[in-house]
Amino acid sequence: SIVGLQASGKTSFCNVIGNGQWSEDVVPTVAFSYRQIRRGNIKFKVWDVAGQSKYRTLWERYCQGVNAIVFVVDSSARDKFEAAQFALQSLLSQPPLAGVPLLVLGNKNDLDGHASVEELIRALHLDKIQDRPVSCYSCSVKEQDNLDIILQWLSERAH
Ligand SMILES: Nc1nc2c(ncn2[C@@H]2O[C@H](COP(=O)(O)OP(=O)(O)OP(=O)(O)O)[C@@H](O)[C@H]2O)c(=O)[nH]1
Ligand SMILES: [Mg+2]
Repeated sequence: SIVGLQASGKTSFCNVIGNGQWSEDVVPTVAFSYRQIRRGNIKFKVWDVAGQSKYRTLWERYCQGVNAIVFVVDSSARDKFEAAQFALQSLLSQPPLAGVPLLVLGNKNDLDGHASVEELIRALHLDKIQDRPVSCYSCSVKEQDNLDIILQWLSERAH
């Protein structure tokens, strides 16, 4: 399941890993969209959930029973880190999601002044998470930077 604040790049990520297609004009997701993405011999079943606050209650529902929660952050938008941290914290505090592995993507690293992985770990309090495996990568969906290692991480959790 892929969650994160609005406009962090969740749908773009699904588009690019799904069919390699980058587009500047993606419309904000309404509620969620379900996709099956095939990469080599691995089939990912992906819930791309909307980030706008009116849809936040859906995050918990679509994160239940998944192999991994992917939380996407716009690493160039420092003014939104606090809101992202709060939203992530509330999501992870839901008992049904205990133990589900978390992958945090600091997206948009093609933009000037984006936050490093170290800064994201601090801003999102990732070092305080003890009850599940956590990884954090910097990436650019636009430039397809670091997507291979992310897909590798995801395929290791697929079964
Ligand atoms: N520069 C840059 N822009 C990006 C990148 N990824 C996504 N964007 C842009 O960010 C905007 C939002 O992208 P979406 O994929 O719609 O974001 P979302 O997280 O799905 O948004 P919601 O569906 O509303 O939750 C779009 O204008 C994208 O073109 C990136 O890696 N770099
Ligand atoms: Mg979207």
